[in-house]
Amino acid sequence: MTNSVVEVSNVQKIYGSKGQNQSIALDHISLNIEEGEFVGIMGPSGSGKTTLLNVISTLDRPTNGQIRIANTDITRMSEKFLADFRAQKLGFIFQDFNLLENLTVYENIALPLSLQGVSAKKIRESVKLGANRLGISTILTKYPAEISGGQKQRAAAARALVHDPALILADEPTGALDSKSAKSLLETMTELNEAQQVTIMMVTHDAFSASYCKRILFIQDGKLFKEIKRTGNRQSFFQQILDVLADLGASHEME
Ligand SMILES: Nc1ncnc2c1ncn2[C@@H]1O[C@H](COP(=O)(O)OP(=O)(O)OP(=O)(O)O)[C@@H](O)[C@H]1O
Repeated sequence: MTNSVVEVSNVQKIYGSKGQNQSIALDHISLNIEEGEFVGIMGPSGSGKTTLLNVISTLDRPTNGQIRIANTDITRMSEKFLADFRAQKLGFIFQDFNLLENLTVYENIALPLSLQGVSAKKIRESVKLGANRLGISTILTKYPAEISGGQKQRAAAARALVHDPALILADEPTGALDSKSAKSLLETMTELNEAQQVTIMMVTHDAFSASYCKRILFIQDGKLFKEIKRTGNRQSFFQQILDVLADLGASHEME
């Protein structure tokens, strides 16, 4: 049996007030992500990717429609409930790492658990486990300024995972990395997904990064344009992604 982690039903997001400069960022979009999936979100600039990520991550509210995350309808919850929900159920990996500079790598990874009042013993165990998973056990006492970009992103990934969230949301996680560190992070994300069934939704512009996903949703003008699933190897999926991006580009040029 499969379990939906994300259920987006007929969601609309309109920016601006009625009649004036209204912009429809999401146009009655529906999608599902099942437990254990690694899903990519792609689309041209302005197609609604960030808006979709923001409404799923509860940082913004849809204008209409319903969103369920981990079997909870988040659409009409209070801010207080959503803050707790985010802290417990979601893990975030951003392009710019978002590590706190005056905390060590250990303290950064521990943060989601410290905020939830988890015991020091449990925190130690979880941070150790997370650091091992991400291969950064030897840099736990260092500060972000003392480590490389790739190591920062691994620390951010360990922090995103430490509280065992239902869903990891990644926004251009490889955007600030050199190609070797990017590849290494993507391989680690794949391993977390395959070996530990971590559910991941990743927004990216980059076809190479997207080729690590198992399924990709392409968005255009706030609607689903196309969905593709990886059936063969990563190289052929990469080619398939480039083909859809070319179609998307062509349909834009016709406007
Ligand atoms: N705060 C806002 N106020 C008004 N319009 C907005 C706001 N945020 C986004 N939009 C508009 O909504 C649409 C979707 O924007 P969004 O940022 O979600 O696209 P995107 O696919 O993430 O783009 P990019 O790849 O450039 O980051 C765009 O037309 C954008 O101009």
